[in-house]
Amino acid sequence: MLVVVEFTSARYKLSPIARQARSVAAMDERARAHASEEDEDWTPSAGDVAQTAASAASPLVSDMDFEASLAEFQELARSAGAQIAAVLVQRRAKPDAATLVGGGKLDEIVATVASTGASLVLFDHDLTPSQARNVEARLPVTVIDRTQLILDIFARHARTREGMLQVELAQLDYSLPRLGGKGKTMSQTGGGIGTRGPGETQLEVDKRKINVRIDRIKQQLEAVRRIRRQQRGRREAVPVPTVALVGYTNAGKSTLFNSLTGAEVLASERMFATLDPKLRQLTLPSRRRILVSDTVGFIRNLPHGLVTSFRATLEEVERAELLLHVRDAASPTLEEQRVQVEAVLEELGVSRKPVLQVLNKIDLLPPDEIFPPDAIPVSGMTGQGLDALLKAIDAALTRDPLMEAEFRIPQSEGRVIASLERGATMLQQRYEGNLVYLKAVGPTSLLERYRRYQWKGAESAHATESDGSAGEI
Ligand SMILES: Nc1nc2c(ncn2[C@@H]2O[C@H](COP(=O)(O)OP(=O)(O)OP(=O)(O)O)[C@@H](O)[C@H]2O)c(=O)[nH]1
Ligand SMILES: [Mg+2]
Repeated sequence: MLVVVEFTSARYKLSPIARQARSVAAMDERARAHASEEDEDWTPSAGDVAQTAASAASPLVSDMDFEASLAEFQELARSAGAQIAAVLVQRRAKPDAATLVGGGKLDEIVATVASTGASLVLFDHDLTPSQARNVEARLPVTVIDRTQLILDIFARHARTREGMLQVELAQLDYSLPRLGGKGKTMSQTGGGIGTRGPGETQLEVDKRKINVRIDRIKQQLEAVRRIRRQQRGRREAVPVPTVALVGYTNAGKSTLFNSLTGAEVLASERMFATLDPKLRQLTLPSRRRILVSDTVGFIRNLPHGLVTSFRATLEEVERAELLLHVRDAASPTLEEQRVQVEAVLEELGVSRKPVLQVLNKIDLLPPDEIFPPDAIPVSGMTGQGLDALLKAIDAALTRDPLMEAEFRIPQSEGRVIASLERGATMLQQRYEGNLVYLKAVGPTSLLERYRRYQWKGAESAHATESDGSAGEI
């Protein structure tokens, strides 16, 4: 499938690193001349704007409904600020080894770029380094594949230092084997066997520079992570369970996070709005406190390197006691998205964690819609269903499950009473002489701490109430 995307330069700029990688990777003599004429770093200029995208119908895409897949890719392109000038589609049993799309289709791309004045060609598929070189050789404009587009979106959305370093690392990793296509051509013009052409020399210099940069980034990342581990160590001294929101990009995780925690995290119709983990404290109906974390969204064919480089960001997911899989109930690709998210969770090694299925955006559905019994329907936008969601979180936290207990505590033990009032929900509370009678629901760890004041377990609560023996100890 192929999309020709037109960009207005005012809104679309490749991130600096993508530009740098490109200017190193893809410049032959012609391109260098072209670039220096107009704009040093190949940023599309006003009249000279566009981009294209393509993908052969390979097994990678065939498992998603074709229309939905195409629509999603266009959404991604728009998230990067692109305007789509044309969409070209190719279906093939097998990708062409040299150019991904067939020769006829490539001619068509060349003609479309010429007729639309597009300045970029975007492929909804990854190009091997040699495919990228071959396709670029035929086109006067920049060619970007699916991974590069996603990396570019990531680059513009990263906010923390760690996020930025991670994206840059992923971009450099991806661009390294893609360097030097044109350099190879140049070295051939440079002469016979054993001679080193000017292009190749430049290429070696470029590769060395990038390798040096990669090492620097890795060191910096390590330093950032060390600090974060220390902070976490401090946090874990007081064990508060973490609940992580996971899900497909645009499912509404940040919106839900905001309405659950009263935070102001950026929620946006742009894909991959959230890249850096956000943590907020939340008190559940049981008074139990938890940390909720909002995370980066997943997407079909998330570039493999990205998953690994975002491992650290996704550490919150790994550490979480419970996952909330937030799903866009109004999406036509609801089921496909679930499969993709579960695949990423598998890759992160967290597929065994307890998960609550949260069907979000129910405000967009008819009111009589029927949901599967294990799903929790909510709307992060309107707040519908949030109470039920909080209760479900309470019930699902198994490390320190909720229990019910009755207490008789001397009034002089004000500290114990206060601690129970803070950490548990009071069902009943009354004075009995110099004792305080409490019936409470709360985390086992808290209620068991005051076991010596417990009177009878929750199981017998009904029996004791009906046989009127509440006054006995
Ligand atoms: N109608 C409706 N729209 C919602 C709801 N929740 C989120 N949205 C919209 O869906 C879009 C995506 O919301 P986000 O909260 O940014 O989604 P996200 O899952 O955090 O996305 P990424 O961070 O990009 O992975 C925004 O335009 C929201 O306004 C909802 O309950 N109902
Ligand atoms: Mg988000």
